[in-house]
Amino acid sequence: MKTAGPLLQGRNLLVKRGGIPVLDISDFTIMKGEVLSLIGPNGSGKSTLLLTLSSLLKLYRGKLIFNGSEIDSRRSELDYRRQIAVVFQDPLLFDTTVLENVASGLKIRGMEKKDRTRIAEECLERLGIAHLAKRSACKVSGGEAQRTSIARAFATSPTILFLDEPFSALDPPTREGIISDLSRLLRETETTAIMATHDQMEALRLSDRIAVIQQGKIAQMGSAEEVMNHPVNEFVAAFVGMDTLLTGSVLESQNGRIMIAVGNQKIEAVGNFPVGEQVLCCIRPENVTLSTDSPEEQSSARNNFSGRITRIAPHGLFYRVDLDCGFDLISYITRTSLDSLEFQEGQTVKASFKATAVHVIRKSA
Ligand SMILES: Nc1ncnc2c1ncn2[C@@H]1O[C@H](COP(=O)(O)OP(=O)(O)OP(=O)(O)O)[C@@H](O)[C@H]1O
Repeated sequence: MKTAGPLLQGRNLLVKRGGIPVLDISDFTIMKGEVLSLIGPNGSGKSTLLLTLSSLLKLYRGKLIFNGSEIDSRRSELDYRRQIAVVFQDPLLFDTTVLENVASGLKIRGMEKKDRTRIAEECLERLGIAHLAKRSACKVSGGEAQRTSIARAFATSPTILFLDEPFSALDPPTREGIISDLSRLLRETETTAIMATHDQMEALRLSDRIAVIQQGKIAQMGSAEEVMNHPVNEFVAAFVGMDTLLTGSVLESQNGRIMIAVGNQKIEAVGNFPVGEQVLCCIRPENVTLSTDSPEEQSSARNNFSGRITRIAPHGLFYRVDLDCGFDLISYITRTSLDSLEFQEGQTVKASFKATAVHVIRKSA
């Protein structure tokens, strides 16, 4: 991530849609060269924030500061819009050739035909669609149309690229190819980008930082590692896949190690919380290991429990195994592991996880 200073800042932003406040953000900053993803549930305000930052939605209150200057007049807004590009889920292509679509932004900016054709051809090449240059944009596939849309955005060398759910309508292999090319292009051109997405994997692949949006506010903004492994509250923890969330009370606290009472069980974790503090233990399912063997003999993890399997269900490429260990614990295992361990619902197994795998949040947070 480049840290060449703030590029776009939002202060005290309030946006209403249909007369109702849907966005309320006191402070937002993206640095030059940074790639930021906005994630959050449906209706949380990701698109609204993206449209607001790209000045396509009016502010009810607050201000946007671009490169140190406030966008506070029609002139500064137009100047800002000339420096940004927006890619939507629906590519919205003109009924002309792919090449002319990619060159269209440069034409609007008054660039001569020879120059804009050269730049558009370069962009088509970089997006792997040079062979489509003369094809009608109405006769390309969804993936090719989105590549055209991204090439059109890059052709104008935007200072900030905004992407609103750019891959949602694409099948997984097509999406994978475009994400890979976009990621490379963003790094090569050092373009600052903000992307709204439903897909946390997309966010992890492309971003320097991730902002989690909750009911029109930024619940947390940080590196992928911070957000995924150190969520600030229960909402973020649940949203980023900390499937096990356990309320407990700190029993012992010494030298950065804590023992937490959860029901009749004790969980060891890392942290500095006073004895008696009510906390939430968050555990990612992929950090819970299951076995049929005695964990005392086999596992170096500090937390070892016997648990009865209450449910086994497919979960993407994995199987989700729900356990009753005196508290509810969730683990993901592969099909191969499930087959070789021959787990069945109702069976008692051993579950292990490290003290460092338990993220602890103050309950009131
Ligand atoms: N054109 C509109 N008129 C009125 N309200 C709107 C409009 N568009 C969105 N909203 C409301 O604004 C809030 C935020 O919506 P927004 O589309 O920004 O959320 P989102 O996180 O992008 O959702 P999704 O993931 O479903 O696209 C929601 O309450 C939504 O109902």
